[in-house]
Amino acid sequence: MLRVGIVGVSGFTGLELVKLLLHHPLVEIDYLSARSHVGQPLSDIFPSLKNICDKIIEPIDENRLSKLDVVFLALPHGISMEFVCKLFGKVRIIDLSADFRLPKDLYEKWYKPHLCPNLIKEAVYGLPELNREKIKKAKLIANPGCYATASILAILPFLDIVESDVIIDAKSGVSGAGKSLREDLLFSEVESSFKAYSVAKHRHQPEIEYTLSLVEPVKVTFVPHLLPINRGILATVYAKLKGFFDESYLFEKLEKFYRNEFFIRVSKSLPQINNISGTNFCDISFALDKDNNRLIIVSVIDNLLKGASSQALQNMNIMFGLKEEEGLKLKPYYP
Ligand SMILES: NC(=O)C1=CN([C@@H]2O[C@H](COP(=O)(O)OP(=O)(O)OC[C@H]3O[C@@H](n4cnc5c(N)ncnc54)[C@H](OP(=O)(O)O)[C@@H]3O)[C@@H](O)[C@H]2O)C=CC1
Ligand SMILES: CC(=O)N[C@@H](CCC(=O)OP(=O)(O)O)C(=O)O
Repeated sequence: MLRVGIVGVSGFTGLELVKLLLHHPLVEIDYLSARSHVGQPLSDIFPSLKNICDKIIEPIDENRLSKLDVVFLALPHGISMEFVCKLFGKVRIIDLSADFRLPKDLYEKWYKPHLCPNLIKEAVYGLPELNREKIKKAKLIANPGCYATASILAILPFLDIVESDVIIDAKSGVSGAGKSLREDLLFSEVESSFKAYSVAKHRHQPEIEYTLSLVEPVKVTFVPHLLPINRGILATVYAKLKGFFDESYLFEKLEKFYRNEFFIRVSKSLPQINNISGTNFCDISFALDKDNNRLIIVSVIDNLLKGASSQALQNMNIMFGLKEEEGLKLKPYYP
């Protein structure tokens, strides 16, 4: 049994991790910690877990963490790295924050000064469909951002045949913003509304551009939107084709690229969020705008799962040589 710990268990992704790990047959949840609610059972914060997980929340203790097999850090960016700096090499770490996803210069341009830039090169960007071999040996996983996961998976199969100027129009449910209180995320602000935010200045633009450019140089314009739903992301990617290709060639290319990927479902009909809510699936399809020779790819994921916690678990399975789908054969919430 793998002895697992979670730091930041009081947050949204922390809760999702607990729910997933409770059903993983090869895992023992050894340690749940948070800054708040210390000494209380987890079910005090999340009453849905009463009689399911009443484990006591402990203070965050590096000694305790270093004795585990693997630690999930479900903390805000800028905070996670404080723990990684101290724990690296003592325990395998899966960091859900952005702290190790970018090289130092780019990180410091978009976030803040890095506390242990020497460890950035040790981190593997935890997108299994791109980096599976590196993940197997990693001591530190930088779990990808939610928008970045949906966007990268959509465009990756076509990178070699599109112009290096890609537009991504993405929409997320409100849980993408985490649990902390914000006026703009009040029900009365979000319900019955829809808006773009952080236009052309969102932190996932450099993450997407940097990750894709390691495969093929590309410039990305990224516009996120806030959907009045709880969870789910839909990303629409617009890319001009370099030559003329018909739909059947493009579909075959997409299908071939993901043929061996259980969690990527390719289809001819455009994907929608209700089909993937509650799962680790990413559904992808496309349309060809023949008049403009533009490829329009659409992908959907659950931001809290394939966009965060279940992808983190997928990474854990790969790191420890377990079956990649172990604990992740989740049924969608909706019919
Ligand atoms: N929500 C999403 O869809 C996604 C989130 N992520 C990333 O995952 C990470 C966690 O996100 P999420 O669960 O949504 O966030 P939440 O805001 O829901 O939870 C954050 C957690 O971090 C803890 N925390 C906050 N500040 C500190 C601190 N200074 N020291 C110690 N603990 C602290 C909180 O504890 P307490 O309650 O005790 O203050 C809480 O447990 C973030 O980096 C986020 O960007 C990545 C992909 C998708
Ligand atoms: C709706 C919403 O607010 N979403 C978040 C996405 C956060 C996330 O996935 O990611 P990081 O781990 O990169 O912070 C946002 O736009 O900041």
